[in-house]
Amino acid sequence: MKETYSTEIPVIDVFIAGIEKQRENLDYTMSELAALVEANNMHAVEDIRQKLDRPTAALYFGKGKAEEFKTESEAQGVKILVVNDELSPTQIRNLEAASGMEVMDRTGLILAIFASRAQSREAKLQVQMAQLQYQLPRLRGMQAKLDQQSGGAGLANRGAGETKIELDRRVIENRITHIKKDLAEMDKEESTRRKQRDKSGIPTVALVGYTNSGKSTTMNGLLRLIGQDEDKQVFEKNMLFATLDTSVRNIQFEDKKQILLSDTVGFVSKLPHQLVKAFRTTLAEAAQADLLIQVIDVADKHAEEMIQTTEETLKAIGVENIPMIYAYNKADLADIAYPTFSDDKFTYSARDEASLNQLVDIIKKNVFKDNEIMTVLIPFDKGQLVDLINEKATILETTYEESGTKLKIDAPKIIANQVQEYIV
Ligand SMILES: Nc1nc2c(ncn2[C@@H]2O[C@H](COP(=O)(O)OP(=O)(O)OP(=O)(O)O)[C@@H](O)[C@H]2O)c(=O)[nH]1
Ligand SMILES: [Mg+2]
Repeated sequence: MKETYSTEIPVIDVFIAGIEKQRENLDYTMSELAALVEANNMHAVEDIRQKLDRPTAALYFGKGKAEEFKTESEAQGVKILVVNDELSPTQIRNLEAASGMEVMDRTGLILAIFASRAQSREAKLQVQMAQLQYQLPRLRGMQAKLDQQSGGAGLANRGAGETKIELDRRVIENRITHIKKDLAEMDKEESTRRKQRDKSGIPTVALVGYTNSGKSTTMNGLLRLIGQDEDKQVFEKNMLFATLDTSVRNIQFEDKKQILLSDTVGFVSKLPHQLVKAFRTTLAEAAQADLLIQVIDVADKHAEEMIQTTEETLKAIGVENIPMIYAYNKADLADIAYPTFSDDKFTYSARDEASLNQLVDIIKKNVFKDNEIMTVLIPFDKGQLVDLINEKATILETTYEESGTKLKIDAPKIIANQVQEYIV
């Protein structure tokens, strides 16, 4: 599925700002922030940074910096400040007062992008849940802002405001409970489907990696290669978080071997914990895989940091100890030779057929490496074994003999073990 619509929403100018903390690569996270801002139909006209050991409790930035925001905002007529971190409700409130700007933090921004991208019912509910959980501790701040806007009802109305906050809190909590129930329902259906897939014994391969690295394009390329219908294609587009749902597709190669290939949501650094939690089941798809293909945009100058971000995120969602291939994509944009493969590093372009053919080989060598080719003679009264072989192995030849069915098979180890005594 290629992009089917274009959005013509006016672009809003903003400032982006961050502090130089220890152990954080600020150049990388600020360039991410600039891209996130673009993804939300905004444009960063200025990138303002401050050296600080740690954020201040009151303002996040130092006092002088907040004044600088105010001066710059007035001079340039820019009204929104996007900060490279999740801020506390107090910090947001104080920073807004000190800078005279509307403050959006990194979490709020990522949530807004996810909300605008969500298409399926599940993704919509997951994003809503994350947004409500983000709002819950921030109700007081929002109320204060409303009071201000309505002409400073101020202290006199404090009591009414408090009651309103309590009411809102209850509404939000109720909504969260409802969404949780709906999502749990969907979870059950999904895990039933997953169990069925497990039972089928077909190996699963998951495409994982940084957002916009080319996971969906790789999936579509492989589907095209095996001649799958156009309607099996997934959505690919040059934008952050194009994919918010997990799609699983059955891929049957020419030799009849099959895999299940999944494409899922991409990562970015400091992915909000509310989102990680809400998208737990979507992300968990990778945890069940027999092989991970980490797709990397090799043409991006931050490729190394993106790999690190991906590994940290995988760890955070409990995906560990699964064999992984590092798939350096978009080599066509990076002026390096492709396709090439050595150790666990594959350099390729998802738009290149030779690359995709080689990727198929790599996948097959990995997931079917324990397979054995054998010829067995199954007695007629062991029909259930033939069924098992049919289901979980590839039959290369069939002949019927007097004493039973003779099969040449390409079988995974567990099946090979079960038919050991019938080898001829
Ligand atoms: N030139 C070039 N462009 C590519 C290649 N692979 C993907 N792209 C482009 O990169 C953009 C992002 O591709 P997607 O496949 O949507 O990326 P994704 O990893 O699925 O991204 P999310 O779903 O947002 O996480 C699209 O515009 C693709 O056409 C490639 O090998 N070469
Ligand atoms: Mg995608």
